[in-house]
Amino acid sequence: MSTNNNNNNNNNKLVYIDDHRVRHLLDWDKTFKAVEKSMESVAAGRAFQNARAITTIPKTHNFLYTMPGYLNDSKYGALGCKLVSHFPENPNRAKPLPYVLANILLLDPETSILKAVIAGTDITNWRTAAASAVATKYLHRKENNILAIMGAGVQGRIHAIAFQHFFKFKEVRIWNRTPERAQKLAVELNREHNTKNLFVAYDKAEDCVRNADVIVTATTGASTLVKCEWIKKGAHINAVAVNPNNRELDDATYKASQVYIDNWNGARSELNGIKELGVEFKGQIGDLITGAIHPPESDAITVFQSLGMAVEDCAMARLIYDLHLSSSS
Ligand SMILES: NC(=O)C1=CN([C@@H]2O[C@H](COP(=O)(O)OP(=O)(O)OC[C@H]3O[C@@H](n4cnc5c(N)ncnc54)[C@H](O)[C@@H]3O)[C@@H](O)[C@H]2O)C=CC1
Ligand SMILES: O=C(O)C1=NCCCC1
Repeated sequence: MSTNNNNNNNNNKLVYIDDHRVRHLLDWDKTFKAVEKSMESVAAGRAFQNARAITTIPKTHNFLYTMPGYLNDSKYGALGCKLVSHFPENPNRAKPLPYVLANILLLDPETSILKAVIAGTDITNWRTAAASAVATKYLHRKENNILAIMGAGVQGRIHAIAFQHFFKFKEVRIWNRTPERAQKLAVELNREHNTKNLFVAYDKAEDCVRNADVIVTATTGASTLVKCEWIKKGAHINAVAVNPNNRELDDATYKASQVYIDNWNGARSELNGIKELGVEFKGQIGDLITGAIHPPESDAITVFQSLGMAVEDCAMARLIYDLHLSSSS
């Protein structure tokens, strides 16, 4: 990139950074900072993105999201576009593929020349969990004893890992519609973390949610998973699923909570179902970071309704591109 980039890469050389290389370069603390900066930039007027375009493929009803954005920042600044698909049948194929697959195009912000094509699936997973962690940092400034994760898929797994890295919960509960899958994930995570009972599978959604300090909902279904009467006073919920028919939280939860978003353009386009309940969004997470809005009262139930932002992907693409060049030259 010509903007504040000290590497000596040939300016016109197109780089491809594959999944394997991206995975090698990803780092939780760097991801957190890139996502926090992009959220702050949205609130400060240094990030530019429209609501994403959603192309529906007839018959299958699969989606392709097109997510262009521009972030004006000395360290994370980038012009880019993510192409990300939503193919619900992918995990059920004979040779399973992820439900969400992504690639990111990174352009030179001064000339628009294509600089890199970057495998974006892991970036999407990591930055989504990091966005929930940033929201939790600003909305839940209290004890983090119990984390409840609803959904043992890709997002459930990566949230469990990220939240343990950042917050060190005493118990991480996992619920899944098929209990065996929650059980399997808990066993794997305990093995990976060298722990015995830190990650615990729960068969009943209610038992998983009751008394939890922080809750993450990350399924692909359209059924209500969390009821308001189960939620502890002062708890924080990261609602990660993006699905127009999504009802992971019941209506009473939205009505009883202070609900925050990542960006207004996306919310106006994709969150009308929540607005129709009469819920007014309190603001963007970036507004809490800049201090434009005040944090909620400590006994309020808070919801971060995550959509995912193009400028998070731009910041991450710039980070990975710079790390790639600096460690391969
Ligand atoms: N906010 C954001 O930035 C992003 C959001 N997402 C969203 O995260 C969600 C999860 O995605 P992945 O983990 O990649 O999918 P996945 O396919 O890996 O996992 C989905 C999970 O949902 C469960 N599930 C399916 N139908 C269900 C139902 N009716 N009731 C309860 N559970 C059900 C499955 O058992 C599975 O554990 C999706 O809605 C996706 O759109 C994904 C990427 C970014
Ligand atoms: O922000 C993203 O990336 C995604 N959001 C919704 C679902 C697919 C990926």
